Amino acid sequence: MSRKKIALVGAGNIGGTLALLAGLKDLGDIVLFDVVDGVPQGKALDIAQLSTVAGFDSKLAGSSKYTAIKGADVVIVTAGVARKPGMSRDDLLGINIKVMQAVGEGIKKNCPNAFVICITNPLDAMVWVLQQASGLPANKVVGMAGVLDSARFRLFLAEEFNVSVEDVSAFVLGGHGDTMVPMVRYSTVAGIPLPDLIKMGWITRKRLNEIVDRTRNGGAEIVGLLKTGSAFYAPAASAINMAESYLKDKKRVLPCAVSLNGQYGVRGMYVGVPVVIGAGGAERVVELQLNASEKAMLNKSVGSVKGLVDVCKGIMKGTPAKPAAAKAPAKKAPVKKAPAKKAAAKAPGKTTVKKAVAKAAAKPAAAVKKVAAKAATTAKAAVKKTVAKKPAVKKPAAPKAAAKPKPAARKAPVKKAAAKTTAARKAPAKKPAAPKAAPKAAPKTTPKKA
Ligand SMILES: NC(=O)C1=CN([C@@H]2O[C@H](COP(=O)(O)OP(=O)(O)OC[C@H]3O[C@@H](n4cnc5c(N)ncnc54)[C@H](O)[C@@H]3O)[C@@H](O)[C@H]2O)C=CC1
Ligand SMILES: O=C([O-])CC(=O)C(=O)O
Repeated sequence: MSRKKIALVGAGNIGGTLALLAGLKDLGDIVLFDVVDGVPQGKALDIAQLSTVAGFDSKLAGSSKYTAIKGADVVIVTAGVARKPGMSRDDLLGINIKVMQAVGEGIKKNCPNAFVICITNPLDAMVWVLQQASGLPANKVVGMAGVLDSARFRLFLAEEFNVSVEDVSAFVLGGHGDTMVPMVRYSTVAGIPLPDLIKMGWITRKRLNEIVDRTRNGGAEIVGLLKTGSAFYAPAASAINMAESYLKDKKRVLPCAVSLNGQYGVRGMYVGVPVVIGAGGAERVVELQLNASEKAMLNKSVGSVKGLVDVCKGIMKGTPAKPAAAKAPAKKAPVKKAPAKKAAAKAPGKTTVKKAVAKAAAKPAAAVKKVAAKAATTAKAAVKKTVAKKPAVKKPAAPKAAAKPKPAARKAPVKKAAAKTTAARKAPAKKPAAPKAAPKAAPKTTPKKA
């Protein structure tokens, strides 16, 4: 029996962690793909060297050519950009939609039988674009968010009750944004539902509401702390759970973004719901009986996802849509003090794409409407030329220091390619090349608490 092949599209923070976890679990052979040449190769080599210490036999490879993902059984997509303080996930749409279209094409050509897990944000809209662009059956393309959001909810509850995380189970439904719906009635400690625990005096309703809010803002809380990007360990572990359930046909019931076909009153859109993940992909949606308030919360969340999907449809048709969700601005990750802004403006990885992303945030992108406007100009003006086409990311220009190595460096048996890798890490352009019309300033947003 041949080993399974796992392709990781995007070799950034989550991509690298995915490779490590997939290796440690010996899920199969792993290929990292990224448009920044050198990074996937470097991470693959590093983890391959770790395999001898950790004791696993996965083969690792890195590439910036799509042919490397040929025949993959599972593809996990993290390609694109992540948010920084002052941005909402929705601000990423204009850049990441182009990335999803390019990645979808790559998957269609090279591994049309794969099970695809999308992680790129804004998740529910991006997984929809990826499915459309790849042309894969909807049951073979899913989004990761619910496992992560539920994991956060479980952790906060376990800490509150001072019990093992193993004995806390929790579900979060809906889109991966601030309107997500942590399902209090279906969340339990050792099988005891949270409403019963309120009656038993373990927790007050007020305190539980605070935990629900913290869960909804779980991503923003980490962005506010990291300042340079978003969470990556827990997101990677969550996607690995999904991949493992598919590869081993475990049939785990996991909250994932799946394409609904009438369930929960939704059709043709990706929304987070519990689903059985097995060898058939997303095999069966679990349709919970919701009460009136849960239904209202889910409908609100579905409305926000629909607004973003409409924006995507407009961009894909070349006619940016008037989004339905314009009145529900997505919350932004908190900006703490000035240094956060400076970091965004001066970060060594600052590239034209980052400028484009910053531009999205610089405008008061409080409403999806503005995301649409920005996305349309960005997409047409430049990203189309760069991200969507073959060198979706320009190879980073080697800084002078790398071009003229110091004598000590010259002595080292460093191959050209290795020098490139080093350059790639140091170069100011790690991300896809992007529009010249970049913003002058870092995001002008009102600081908000997570
Ligand atoms: N769904 C969820 O629950 C979560 C989603 N995310 C999202 O995941 C995405 C990735 O996050 P990180 O790994 O932290 O970001 P990162 O910036 O560390 O890595 C992204 C990688 O994508 C690469 N890339 C850009 N354009 C590409 C293209 N056209 N083809 C292939 N690779 C390309 C970049 O070179 C970079 O290495 C972000 O959009 C982030 O918002 C992050 C956490 C949780
Ligand atoms: O918050 C972000 O930008 C990343 C993300 O989706 C999460 O950690 O939940």
